[in-house]
Amino acid sequence: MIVSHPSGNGPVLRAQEVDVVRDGNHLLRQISLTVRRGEHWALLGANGAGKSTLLNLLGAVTHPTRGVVEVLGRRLGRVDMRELRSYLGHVDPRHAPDSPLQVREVVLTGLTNTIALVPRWEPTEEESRRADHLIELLGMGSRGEARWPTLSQGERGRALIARALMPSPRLLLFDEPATGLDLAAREQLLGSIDALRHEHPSLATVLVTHHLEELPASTTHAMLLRKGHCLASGPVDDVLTTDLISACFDHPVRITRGEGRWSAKAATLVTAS
Ligand SMILES: Nc1ncnc2c1ncn2[C@@H]1O[C@H](COP(=O)(O)OP(=O)(O)OP(=O)(O)O)[C@@H](O)[C@H]1O
Repeated sequence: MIVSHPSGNGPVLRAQEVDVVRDGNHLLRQISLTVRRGEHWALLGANGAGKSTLLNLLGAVTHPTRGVVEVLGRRLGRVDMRELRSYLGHVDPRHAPDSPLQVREVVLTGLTNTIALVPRWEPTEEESRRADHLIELLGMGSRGEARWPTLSQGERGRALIARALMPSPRLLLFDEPATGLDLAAREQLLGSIDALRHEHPSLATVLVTHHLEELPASTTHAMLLRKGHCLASGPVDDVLTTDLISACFDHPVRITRGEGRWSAKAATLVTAS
């Protein structure tokens, strides 16, 4: 399949002074963000802070009310959103095929951007080899023939990442990929995300989560959202600090980073005796 990918130069994503207003409510106010090749952003914030609203803009799902959003160099409002979406990978653990496909088949539907196999469509040999490679990369090598209903939630999440990678996107968006996973499944998933970032050094990613423990060690940048505003944005070690995270979640926490990963614990309150 030959596709004309949007321009490879310039930022992968650019949002400039973006507002989103729905039913008179400001869901996002004056948000600006630039994501470049090889950068891995975390979008963090409490429930209702506006993370999914922002991810939907970056994924060319919705338009801003005001401001400019450019995805892969193309400005929303001036391009076919459906076509633009076919150039990026959007991993949402709530997505599911509508029939009991095998893992390999689910991964191949990433090429047709459909929830089922397209009748009479056949992958080329190269596409089949790529699907097998991605299944292996995501640690699912022994599960290629397994059917969707028999997969654990963690396996489904990793199959969906392999699916999103099929068209070789330059941008991958993750919407709370570790939600509902047990400890082992979460660690496998985060390890897989680190591995794919290592194998594709020019890939850019944006990952939404509420939990610092769910951030891969390969995260390079972060944006903190609070009530639709950007509280902080930049290199990860400047943003994931005790003071900023406490302000973001309206709760005193202490942030530590060990072996590349982050954790947050309630800060001990010092009371006057
Ligand atoms: N179409 C809409 N009309 C009005 N309000 C909306 C609409 N969509 C979302 N909201 C509200 O906008 C706010 C931001 O929602 P959003 O889903 O972006 O937050 P979030 O940070 O992703 O939250 P969560 O972590 O709970 O998923 C919420 O208060 C939500 O109820």
